[in-house]
Amino acid sequence: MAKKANLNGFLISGRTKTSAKSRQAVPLADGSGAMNKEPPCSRKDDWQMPKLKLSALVISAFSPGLPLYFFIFVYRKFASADASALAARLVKSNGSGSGGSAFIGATADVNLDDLVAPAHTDQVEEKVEDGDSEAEGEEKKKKKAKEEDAKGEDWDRNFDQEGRVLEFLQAVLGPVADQLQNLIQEIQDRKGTDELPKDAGDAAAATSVDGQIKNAPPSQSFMNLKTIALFRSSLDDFWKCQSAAELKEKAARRAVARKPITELCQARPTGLKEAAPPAGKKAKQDADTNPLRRTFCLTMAIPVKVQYVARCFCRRVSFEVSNDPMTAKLCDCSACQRLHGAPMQWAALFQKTSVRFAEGLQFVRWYHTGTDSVCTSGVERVLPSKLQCTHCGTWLADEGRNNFMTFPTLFDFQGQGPSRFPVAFRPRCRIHCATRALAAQDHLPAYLDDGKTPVSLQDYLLDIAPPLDGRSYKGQSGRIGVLGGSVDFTGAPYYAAMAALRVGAELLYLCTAEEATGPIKAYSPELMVSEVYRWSSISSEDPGVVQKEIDRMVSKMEALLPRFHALAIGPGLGRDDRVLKAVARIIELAKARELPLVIDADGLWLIERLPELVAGYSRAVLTPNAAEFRRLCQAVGCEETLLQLCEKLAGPVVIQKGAVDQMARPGSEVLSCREEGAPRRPGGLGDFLAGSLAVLVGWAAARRRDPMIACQCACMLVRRACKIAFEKKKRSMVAPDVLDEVGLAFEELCPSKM
Ligand SMILES: NC(=O)C1=CN([C@@H]2O[C@H](COP(=O)(O)OP(=O)(O)OC[C@H]3O[C@@H](n4cnc5c(N)ncnc54)[C@H](OP(=O)(O)O)[C@@H]3O)[C@@H](O)[C@H]2O)[C@@H](O)CC1
Ligand SMILES: Nc1ncnc2c1ncn2[C@@H]1O[C@H](COP(=O)(O)OP(=O)(O)OP(=O)(O)O)[C@@H](O)[C@H]1O
Repeated sequence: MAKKANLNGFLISGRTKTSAKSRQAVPLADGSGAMNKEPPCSRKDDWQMPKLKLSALVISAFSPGLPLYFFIFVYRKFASADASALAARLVKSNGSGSGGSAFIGATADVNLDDLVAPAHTDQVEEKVEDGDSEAEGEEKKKKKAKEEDAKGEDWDRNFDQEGRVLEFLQAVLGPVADQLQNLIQEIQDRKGTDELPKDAGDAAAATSVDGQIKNAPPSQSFMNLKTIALFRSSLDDFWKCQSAAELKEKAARRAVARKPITELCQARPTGLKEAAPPAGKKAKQDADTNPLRRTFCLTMAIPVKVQYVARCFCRRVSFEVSNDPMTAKLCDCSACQRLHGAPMQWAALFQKTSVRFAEGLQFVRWYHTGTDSVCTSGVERVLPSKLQCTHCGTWLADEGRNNFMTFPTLFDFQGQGPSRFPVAFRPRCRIHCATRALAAQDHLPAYLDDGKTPVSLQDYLLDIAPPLDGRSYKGQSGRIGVLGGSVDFTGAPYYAAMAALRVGAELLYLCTAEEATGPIKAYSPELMVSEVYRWSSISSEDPGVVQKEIDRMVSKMEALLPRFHALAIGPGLGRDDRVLKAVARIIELAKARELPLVIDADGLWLIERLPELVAGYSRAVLTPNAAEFRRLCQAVGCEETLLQLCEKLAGPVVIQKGAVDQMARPGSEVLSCREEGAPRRPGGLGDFLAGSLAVLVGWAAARRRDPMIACQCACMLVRRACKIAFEKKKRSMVAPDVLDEVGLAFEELCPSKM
């Protein structure tokens, strides 16, 4: 079979051989010609994108949605990466807004090879009938290939004569050429530093509303659906043109009428499908002039598989969604209480790309609380708006610029009771709790505002801890690295690692000296213990051997880093200069990956010598005890106060451990943990803190939450475990007794049952 990719109605088929002419560049409107570079590598050596085929491809990509265009574009930039990596990278660099999901949607079913190297030769091969001799077959192949080439050249020529493609590209790309370039630049800048979303936590963060808004790069405003809608309408215009002259005229008119892109975007709602036009002649006329018709014919051409259907009470209005909500919340704000006549609002959040109105759009009205304005025309509505059925009064949704927040109770789920709601629709937290109408009887994390200020540490923990809903796979809830242990110390890394596992890590990579692996493995089969260097080699008299072992250690850790959600460095590491030299390089590599780091014990010994290693790095947490704190302050040359040390380090959170644990970062106030703890001080409690912290800051990073509060939680957790252990063991309490209580302490703070 010939490989063809039917992208939403526009059939693309290409060839592997092209004329020199057709290998020329397709200029961007700004003349940069950025698309013209040869792909750095490709499946076939002679792969070339014919100029006009490329244009067609670009236009086709525009037709279903801009992100596909980027797919092609980015593919050509990073052709060595695989499609899913590109998708993930683009989603990330794109702030994962609607453009991101559209991109994923658009790329999910598209085979790269179909797009860039459809093989007419394959087609020819299939036509060779059984019984043909080899020579005859060859002859047929050549003939067919010649015909195909001729057809393709005609096709190219036709397009050339019309000049429509390039005209169109210039007309359409002109207004946004700068944004395109910026985005490409952004993607390039991030190359090598961005990673795939690592787990459910990451994915959740990528799709959380807070995450989106907070982390969206400026270019996201360009990548949103409204922009795509704008392109689509341009495209419709283009296809209607009968001649190049007409197209030119249209392009000129468009240029005159051109408004800033943001203004245009605001005027154009998207993601909604037009209502079926009413029957009858008059109705047809109405439909043609009806702004609703114009507004809502902006269907995204990404194939939508209807997953759930929601309806208003009278069933006049219905809409479909194509995937699970990104999150669901209970809102206790007084506006929701009043509008809904209920103690709270239960809302599920979707991206607009996954919502389609199926029926009754003519019954929808929009209410904008800010301006107290109502309208029944989608064109005039102000976003964000609340949607209501004009007939029965059911509140349907809150429509934002990118998101569509609707109510799980509008969906037709089968069954009875709470279990009829799919897990993804169940509320994950309560927001605006200060105005709660009813006392909470659930275990949902509560926020004072829209999700930034937890009511308590318990609420924060409940929020960042991955839900135990059975939907994740091994390792998604935490893959933690511990770099420590040495010939002298095998207990400390074991404690840090076990604490991490008890708190919630699922896979634990303990990276240590070969000589320490045996004992540590014997302590526990739960740990994945890897040797990353040999003490016998790194302590050699021969500088060549030492350097080689340092390099080996760095490269072994470099290979492991992508697996980690967080890395704790230091427990039992020892203070050998050669080992620390390697660790310094490992810290640099971890920073380049933006990996959350917890630096404790001998890791701090290294930082005391090279404070610049963590200076400015806000994803590091340093956990000095009294002695280490003193040394750190001396190292950076500041008075022994927490805030001064933080200012000097200009990035990391510092936890000053002691009778009261205190934590701060540059510019913050000092938070403290006064939980009682235990009067016994056996060695190893700091290691527990380091391991627990690694998990919590990893979770916090995944949910884009404040790591300072994660630090507060970790201190509280360890001290509470100490207290419980001491109550049981009194003076005989030793570190493993505390380890046994970490689970109970965590459960008190963050119940596993939702
Ligand atoms: N089971 C194992 O394998 C364990 C191994 N461990 C590992 O041992 C390695 C070395 O770590 P470390 O803490 O002993 O070294 P360091 O901080 O230089 O202490 C040296 C001197 O500083 C003082 N001092 C210490 N703490 C203080 C405080 N809070 N408040 C005030 N002063 C304090 C005290 O001196 P003193 O005042 O008693 O004269 C102390 O003698 C490291 O790799 C670690 O991970 C531990 O994790 C334990 C479990
Ligand atoms: N006086 C105290 N009262 C209660 N808890 C304390 C006290 N001092 C320290 N802790 C707690 O003990 C834990 C370890 O702190 P510590 O100062 O012993 O660290 P460390 O010296 O690095 O430990 P390690 O023995 O693992 O090296 C922290 O969680 C801290 O909150």
